[in-house]
Amino acid sequence: MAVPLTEPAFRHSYTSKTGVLLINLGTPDAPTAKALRPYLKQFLSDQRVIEIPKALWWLILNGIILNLRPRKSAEKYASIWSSEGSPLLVHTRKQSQLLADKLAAAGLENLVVDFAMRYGKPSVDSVLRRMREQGVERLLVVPLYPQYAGSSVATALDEVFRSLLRMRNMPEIRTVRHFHDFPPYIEALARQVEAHWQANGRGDKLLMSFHGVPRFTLDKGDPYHCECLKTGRLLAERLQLSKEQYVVAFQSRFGKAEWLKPYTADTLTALARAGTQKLDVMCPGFVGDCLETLEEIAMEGKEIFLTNGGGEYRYIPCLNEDPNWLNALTALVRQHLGGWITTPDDPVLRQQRAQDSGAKN
Ligand SMILES: C=CC1=C(C)c2cc3[nH]c(cc4nc(cc5[nH]c(cc1n2)c(C)c5CCC(=O)O)C(CCC(=O)O)=C4C)c(C)c3C=C
Ligand SMILES: [Fe+2]
Ligand SMILES: [Fe+2]
Repeated sequence: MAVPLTEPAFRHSYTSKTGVLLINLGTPDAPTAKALRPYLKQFLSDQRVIEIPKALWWLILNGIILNLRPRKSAEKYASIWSSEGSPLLVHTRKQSQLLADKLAAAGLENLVVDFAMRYGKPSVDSVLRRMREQGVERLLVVPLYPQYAGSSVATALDEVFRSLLRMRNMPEIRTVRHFHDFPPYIEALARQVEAHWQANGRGDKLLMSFHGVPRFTLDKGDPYHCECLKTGRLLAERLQLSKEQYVVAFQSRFGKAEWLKPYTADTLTALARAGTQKLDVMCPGFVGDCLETLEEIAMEGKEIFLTNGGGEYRYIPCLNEDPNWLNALTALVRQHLGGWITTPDDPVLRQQRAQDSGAKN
């Protein structure tokens, strides 16, 4: 099928600009069933997320899920919504602004930094078009997920490519695939844990809870499980934790199929029953707090742990606007921009200027 080309609103500029586009998952517009319905419909109609035959899933989604889940999920969102809005949107917006400030402070010129959401608003297509209007000719896309999964990173990139598919005059493009073992990211996580220990004392154990995915995706070759385990191992090594002092588990199971194990809820129950007195809990796979960390882990997880006889439950917030994380994100972006963008004191430019002035003399 031919894809109709829509004319790009591209303003030619003699100083070509480079864009950095952060992409996160997205969130409903409001914590209401009415706002949850279109958000969940878009999210759960994504075949990278739900990999069962389309016709069967259409019946289940429209017949059951979209009738029941919006109300239940809206209640959960209402419990974490802030005066500024949904935490996921609030943190992503702030991260984007802080990254722009840091890149500008580092002297990188002609850069446009923006963010978009895979589901909901602002859409990837609308932000990409705006960036083209601003004269962006080269684009670096950074999905805000440290670990690669088909259902997170790949679908975010699909959405970028879908938008480019309809542009007559498309930008040059680079993508970040993952940063699960990027040393500055591991360092930022470690310092977040150390700051928590400094303020509250060390726990008996550190639980690292990652978002789950269906088990069959691992069997089919999705590297997500391995990348989560690697992040966990690198963080534990940096914190000098023995295998007995930390545990990796997977949360947010959706549907009846088997997901990655161990499940966070089962792990919390087992740790509580085993008499764990002080449990530290973090979610290294989310760079900003959101429904899955604030409601499912900080609230529901705590209840599971306490009702099964556990002692103190200490949730460690995500990286959010932490300066070490912003340094890591800036370093990640700079590494991927390599060669695309220069500062006035770039050695190659300096040499060029020297040659030019030599030629004039
Ligand atoms: C960290 C990466 C994520 C992966 C991988 C992921 C896979 C995945 N998710 C669902 C279903 C739902 N996830 C929901 C919320 C949600 N998921 C992530 C991240 C990943 N999901 C985030 C950051 C959030 C929070 C969004 C927010 O607004 O704060 C939801 C919506 C809420 C609900 O109704 O429970 C669903 C549904 C599947 C099926 C899946 C992999 C197959
Ligand atoms: Fe999810
Ligand atoms: Fe959840």
